[in-house]
Amino acid sequence: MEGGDHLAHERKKAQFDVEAMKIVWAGSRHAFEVSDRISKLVASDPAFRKDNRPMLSRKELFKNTLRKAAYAWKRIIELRLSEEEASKLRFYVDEPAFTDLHWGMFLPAIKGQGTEEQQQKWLPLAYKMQIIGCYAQTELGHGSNSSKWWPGGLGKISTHAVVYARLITDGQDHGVHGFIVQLRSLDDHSPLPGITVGDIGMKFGNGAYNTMDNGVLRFDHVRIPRDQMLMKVSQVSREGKYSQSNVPRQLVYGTMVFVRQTIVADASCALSRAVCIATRYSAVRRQFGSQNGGPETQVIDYKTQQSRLFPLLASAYAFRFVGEWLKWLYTDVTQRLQANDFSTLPEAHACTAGLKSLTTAATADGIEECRKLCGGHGYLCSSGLPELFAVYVPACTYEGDNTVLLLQVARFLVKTLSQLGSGKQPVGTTAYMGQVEHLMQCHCNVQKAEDWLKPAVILEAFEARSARMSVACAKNLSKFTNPEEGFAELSGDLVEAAIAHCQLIIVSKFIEKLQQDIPGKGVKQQLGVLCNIYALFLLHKHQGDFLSTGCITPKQAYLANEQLRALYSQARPNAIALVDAFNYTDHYLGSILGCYDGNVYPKLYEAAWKDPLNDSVVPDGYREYIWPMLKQQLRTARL
Ligand SMILES: CCCCCCCCCCCCCCCCCCCCCCCCCC(=O)SCCNC(=O)CCNC(=O)[C@H](O)C(C)(C)COP(=O)(O)OP(=O)(O)OC[C@H]1O[C@@H](n2cnc3c(N)ncnc32)[C@H](O)[C@@H]1OP(=O)(O)O
Ligand SMILES: Cc1cc2nc3c(=O)[nH]c(=O)nc-3n(C[C@H](O)[C@H](O)[C@H](O)COP(=O)(O)OP(=O)(O)OC[C@H]3O[C@@H](n4cnc5c(N)ncnc54)[C@H](O)[C@@H]3O)c2cc1C
Repeated sequence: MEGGDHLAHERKKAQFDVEAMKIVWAGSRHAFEVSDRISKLVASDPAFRKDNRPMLSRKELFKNTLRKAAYAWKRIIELRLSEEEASKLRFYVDEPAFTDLHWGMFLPAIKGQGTEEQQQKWLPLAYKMQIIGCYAQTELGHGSNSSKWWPGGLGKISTHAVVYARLITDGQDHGVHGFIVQLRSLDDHSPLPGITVGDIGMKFGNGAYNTMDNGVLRFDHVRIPRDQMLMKVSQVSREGKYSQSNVPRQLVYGTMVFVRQTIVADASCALSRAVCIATRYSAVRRQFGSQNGGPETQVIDYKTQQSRLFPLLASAYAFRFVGEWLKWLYTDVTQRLQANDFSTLPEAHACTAGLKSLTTAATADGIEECRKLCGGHGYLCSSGLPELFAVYVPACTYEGDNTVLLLQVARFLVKTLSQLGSGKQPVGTTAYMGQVEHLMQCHCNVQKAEDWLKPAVILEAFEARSARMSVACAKNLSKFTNPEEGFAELSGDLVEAAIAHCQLIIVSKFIEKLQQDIPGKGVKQQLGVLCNIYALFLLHKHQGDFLSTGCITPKQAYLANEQLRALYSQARPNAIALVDAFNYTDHYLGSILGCYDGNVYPKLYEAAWKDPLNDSVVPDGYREYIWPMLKQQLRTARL
């Protein structure tokens, strides 16, 4: 069966308008059109080829990335792309590069922490890429006095960095501040005097994140002009006097709030990509289960396959919508900060940190699950999944280790609870804590499986679980005379409470999305199915929490699982259309298993022959090593 659309019969089963769903996924018709146009532009340009990445040596790979970055920049200028279009171009080129840190962290750090004057001086240079910057925060060892280690773009390319270091004036330590430091000559790219800089070495996986020059940096008596300290939050005068503006010190960490928000949006992209591959392949693949000599069963029809795949499909949509909301929250907090209203910064920090942690962890695990869902072929580089996994997993570590971030959320929750006593009403994502008395004693009234489809029932169960877990932590903490000792001792429980709170946010934002007007035949209904799958899957997975806190009974847990199975059956006919709605090109997916037409086997066969090992029938090394061995054995056998 060659050519044609091998998934056409699956596409016909869809019970909703796929084109309308594409717009919901993209966020708006405009966003869809931009994304669609740019994805095709990238896919049709051979300069953006990426299928050879796993085969290249580090040096070839890196040079190739530099070529692509320069070419991409040239196209951006030639085509006069807007910032939105350029971001989409970067997204579809699908290759981590120094440009990410330049645009994603160096520029935002100057915008967020630089004075007007500093912004006027540095931003135009950075926008035109006349300087290239990175973000140097992490150290090789602990403290802020050894060597910088890890910053992307630092190793080989950046001319400048925003370096985070302790500010000491008159012997007094004022804590960590950001400084713009020139690292390399703008003429011959050599490091400036006193600066040692280089790449930290090969990272996990072939291709993958090795396109990035993560670097090491040491300073030896390097002087920088005073006005290169980022001075929005605090200043040093010509006379060396330190002063602080009337803004919270935490603004120094503002770049992280911005980037974590983008990482949540990226999680939905990486997960949806893996899910698209696994779903299409699961519909193509037939294995066992033939009845009366008919065709074997498509593996997507096995309930076990569905119970592993569909929660990931639902998670991809859930992360998409929570990412959209987080972008709104970030825009809101930025506007408030500009008007000197800092009241929502702690919540924005807790939400970005917690959701970054949850979505990246689930996405990393989800990509690996998708590899397993594709059986043996998932392990081939041509499935696209090994490289996707290798490039994605550091998201659990960078921009803050996921556990460390959950501890930040836990601190925020404990603080919110402790302020209830003083009459301060929690708002935003912690508003439910205002009903803590009700949530501590409410009973779930689910009596039959379908009762679990009611949004109010789901929300109350998640709110009660989260509130009860946080309150239990707060009670246990109060038994310690030293709060920090208590926090350290109970950190495992605190992390679980933070997870419960963040899961509630994701579920509630999905439910809120469904309350909006969503056009398109059957679109809202399908999203409703996915929302319920997401919530009930979490409830099933964490039923220990729900049962031990007394939020639901064992019978209700059983009914939730029964409802979940029914939802999988509802999702099944729509599965292919739901991944088509991501509108990914075959170039972006980079996967034979996930190709749009489902013509997997001939393509796998063809790709195998393109492997360099198959360039010759007899491989290099055979004559040198194997042939003499065989000869030796023959001689021995004859003896
Ligand atoms: C080839 C193609 C080319 C195409 C070309 C196209 C060209 C054109 C294309 C154009 C397109 C552009 C594309 C762009 C792509 C972008 C992609 C981006 C990629 C990014 C990749 C990411 C890379 C990764 C980068 C990194 O990895 S960068 C390093 C990040 N490092 C961390 O993340 C450390 C974690 N640790 C903490 O975050 C700790 O928090 C710590 C802050 C240390 C403090 O720690 P400590 O001093 O101990 O203080 P605490 O006690 O913790 O906090 C004390 C008090 O402050 C509070 N508070 C702590 N935080 C914060 C905070 N944020 N905000 C607010 N408050 C905070 C806390 O609530 C507490 O409040 P209170 O309770 O007092 O009220
Ligand atoms: C691919 C990649 C790109 C990166 N890019 C950049 C960049 O551009 N710029 C930059 O500055 N940095 C960058 N980083 C560094 C990154 O931000 C750090 O690795 C990350 O913040 C984690 O810090 P760490 O490595 O010091 O881990 P550690 O803090 O040493 O964590 C090690 C372990 O200790 C645990 N742990 C640590 N502290 C606590 C605590 N308080 N309580 C409980 N457990 C704890 C963690 O959970 C973890 O299990 C990058 C890292 C990677 C992998």
